[in-house]
Amino acid sequence: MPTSQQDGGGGGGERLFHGGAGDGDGGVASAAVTRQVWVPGPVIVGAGPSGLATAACLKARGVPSLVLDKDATVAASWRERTYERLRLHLPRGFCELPLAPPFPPGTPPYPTRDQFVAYLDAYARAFAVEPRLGSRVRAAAYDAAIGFWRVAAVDEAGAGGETEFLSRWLVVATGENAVAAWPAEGVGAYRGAVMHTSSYKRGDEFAGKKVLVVGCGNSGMEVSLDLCNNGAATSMVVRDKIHVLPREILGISTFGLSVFLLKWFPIKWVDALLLIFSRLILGNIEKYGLRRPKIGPLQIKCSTGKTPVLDIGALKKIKNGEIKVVPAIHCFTEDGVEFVNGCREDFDAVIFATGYKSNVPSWLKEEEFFSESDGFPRKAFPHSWRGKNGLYATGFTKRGLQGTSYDAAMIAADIARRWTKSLAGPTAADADHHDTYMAN
Ligand SMILES: Cc1cc2nc3c(=O)[nH]c(=O)nc-3n(C[C@H](O)[C@H](O)[C@H](O)COP(=O)(O)OP(=O)(O)OC[C@H]3O[C@@H](n4cnc5c(N)ncnc54)[C@H](O)[C@@H]3O)c2cc1C
Ligand SMILES: NC(=O)C1=CN([C@@H]2O[C@H](COP(=O)(O)OP(=O)(O)OC[C@H]3O[C@@H](n4cnc5c(N)ncnc54)[C@H](OP(=O)(O)O)[C@@H]3O)[C@@H](O)[C@H]2O)C=CC1
Ligand SMILES: O=C(O)C(=O)Cc1c[nH]c2ccccc12
Repeated sequence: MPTSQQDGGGGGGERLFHGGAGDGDGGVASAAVTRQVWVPGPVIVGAGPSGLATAACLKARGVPSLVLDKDATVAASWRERTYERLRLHLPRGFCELPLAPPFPPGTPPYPTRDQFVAYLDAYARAFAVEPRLGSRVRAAAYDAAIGFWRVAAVDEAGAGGETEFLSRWLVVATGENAVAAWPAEGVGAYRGAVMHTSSYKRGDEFAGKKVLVVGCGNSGMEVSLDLCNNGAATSMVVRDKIHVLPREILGISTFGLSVFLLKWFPIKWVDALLLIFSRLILGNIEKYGLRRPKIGPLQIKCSTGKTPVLDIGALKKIKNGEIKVVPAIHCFTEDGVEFVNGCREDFDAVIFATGYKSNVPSWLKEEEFFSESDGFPRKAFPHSWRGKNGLYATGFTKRGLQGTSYDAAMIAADIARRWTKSLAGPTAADADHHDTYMAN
């Protein structure tokens, strides 16, 4: 598949490094390897907002890159794994990617999924980022003997052959939401329909059905609302304490207001203010089974990454009883569930809104920078973007698209410095300096 990187003399030129499978210490090649390709610039794994933003920032600094994605389009998480009526829940200004013009005139304050996808398509076009699509990275490891990352990608679009890319830099951009998280217990003998919110598209197929939504983060709340608007009898499992905030306070986005206030006041004060406003706007939500944590919403977001619910209408349905709040599930029965309070209820379908996981441990053979337990960088924002030996991570800050923009800018600046040096030709002194620099 021709790419602009090849055309432009950048990453991914189909230049055979040498024949046969890699055999270095850090080798990731399998018997199925058909060829090896040397990539002059970084290899970026993932063509979502994080991968695209990093490729664009690199390009702006004159560094070519090769973006790989397992799916057939850019921004596949948004295109394929979100529901139709989804809108960004942060105002558009907080969801723009670096170096790009704002959303086109006429875009609403909270763009729809399709508008965001169109924005990402236009962004990729504007920076001529043409990822190699249908390329699933199966394994990647640093080969210390040659100082290169070996990245083995399965060609899912073609006959299933494998290419091993060799690059000095590896940027992990596979995201915080790479795979659906399901409860380990499973659904036992339950015979009804089961899905995860990442496969949920629209509510009309559930009209007239009894549906149980498991989980009450932003996905659980929004899918419950959508189901309800489509005539499904909806129950939502709330097993723990949660913060629900109005999406807007006095016509200003709650997120924007928080960002502004945090410039002036400590986070505890801002949280206290948000909770006062939430109480005035939403009332006492504890009455409806939504108990608030003792710690404030922004403090929780900062320390754990758990996003407060930004309410777009589910709370009204909870208050009027159209969405029923139910406790944690004790076990599944053939036709429904038994809750921890001993009550049993039948459901036609169960939708798990139980969140997502990183998939990094399944393919990256590295455990110093990335934790093998959760697949996130061990260091938190603002230090989560750079590891050792030319390894980088973008989009793992738990700070949404703003975190992505920060990472992209930092990574591009760092690689551009090394790129300029590498054009001058590596020397032993450079290698020493490289190690020292990385250790800082
Ligand atoms: C429903 C939803 C709504 C959100 N709304 C907002 C919002 O309003 N504002 C905000 O700031 N943030 C929001 N976020 C958070 C975050 O901004 C998005 O999840 C965003 O898509 C993250 O971008 P990303 O590029 O890091 O990850 P993704 O968009 O998930 O992109 C990762 C890419 O990596 C590819 N990939 C994964 N594994 C491999 C592999 N092994 N080989 C090759 N390719 C691979 C995937 O196919 C995918 O294309 C939302 C998240 C979700 C789930
Ligand atoms: N419009 C938008 O922009 C939207 C944005 N998003 C974003 O996408 C990201 C992912 O959100 P989401 O998919 O909601 O995932 P989250 O991880 O935020 O929420 C998962 C929820 O599932 C609950 N849960 C997990 N396991 C179980 C279980 N076994 N039984 C009962 N409950 C369970 C969790 O409860 P507990 O706390 O007890 O573990 C939590 O409430 C977030 O950043 C979110 O803000 C999502 C939807 C829409
Ligand atoms: O959509 C998300 O989950 C985000 O991560 C966006 C986001 C970053 N910081 C926040 C604080 C409160 C609510 C949402 C976010």
